[in-house]
Amino acid sequence: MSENLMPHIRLPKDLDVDCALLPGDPARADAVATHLEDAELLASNREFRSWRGTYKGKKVLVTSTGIGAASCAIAVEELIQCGVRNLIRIGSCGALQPECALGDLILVTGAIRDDGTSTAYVEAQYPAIPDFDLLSACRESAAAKKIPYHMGICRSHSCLYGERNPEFYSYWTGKRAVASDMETAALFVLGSLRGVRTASILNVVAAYQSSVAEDIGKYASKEATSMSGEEREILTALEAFTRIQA
Ligand SMILES: O=P(O)(O)O[C@H]1O[C@H](CO)[C@@H](O)[C@H]1O
Ligand SMILES: O=c1cc[nH]c(=O)[nH]1
Repeated sequence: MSENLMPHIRLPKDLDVDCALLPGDPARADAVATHLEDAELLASNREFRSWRGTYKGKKVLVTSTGIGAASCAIAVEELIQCGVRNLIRIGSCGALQPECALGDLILVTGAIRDDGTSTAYVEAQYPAIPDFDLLSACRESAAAKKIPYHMGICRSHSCLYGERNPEFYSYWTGKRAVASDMETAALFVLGSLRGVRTASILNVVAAYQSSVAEDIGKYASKEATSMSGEEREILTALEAFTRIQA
């Protein structure tokens, strides 16, 4: 039996779902499941927790990817082997511009590859970009729901507690990046390399020039504004899947 399951996500190759939401946090996968009909917990191994269910008649999967690009890439590679072809990250991020308020969504148009994983796949010149149609579907969904969103560049890094982070943040603010996360760049690069559609929606949980660790702590304590951003990104991504051609 176990030979038929992926080694990390513990899902079978004949999964029969082509759309997946990718939160970092396993608890966020559980939150997605509350929006699905016939939600079925398929697997929970390490940081990878997966539910399958139906949203407005569309079969969807949610798999948490953990923290960082390395574990995200493992999940994405294995999901692709299971037949998934449309992947939307529903993540959290820090704001790099003052107009990006807590609970607003960032629809990522491209990512700065400051992670280690994506460069292990391909040279840094290779762009980290989402699929145009999937990103457009996310934008239409957010607009239809009147959800506050910003479109722009995200910087994906691999070191949340680095001493030089304030310096890096202000550098990328000066280059007009709007958000900071850890997984989007690797997701986008893998999408292009493997020929699958990817997009990334980020919920602002750390305010511009705030103490990032303190604000992430408030989100972990279920602070209301961050939780409403989480709900917004879940609904935006689910609605986007109902708008795309399979
Ligand atoms: O909330 P998730 O989706 O995990 O995303 C962000 O939160 C984690 C850091 O707190 C990193 O994974 C970062 O990218
Ligand atoms: O600034 C932030 C906030 C959340 N997650 C990140 O990766 N960076």
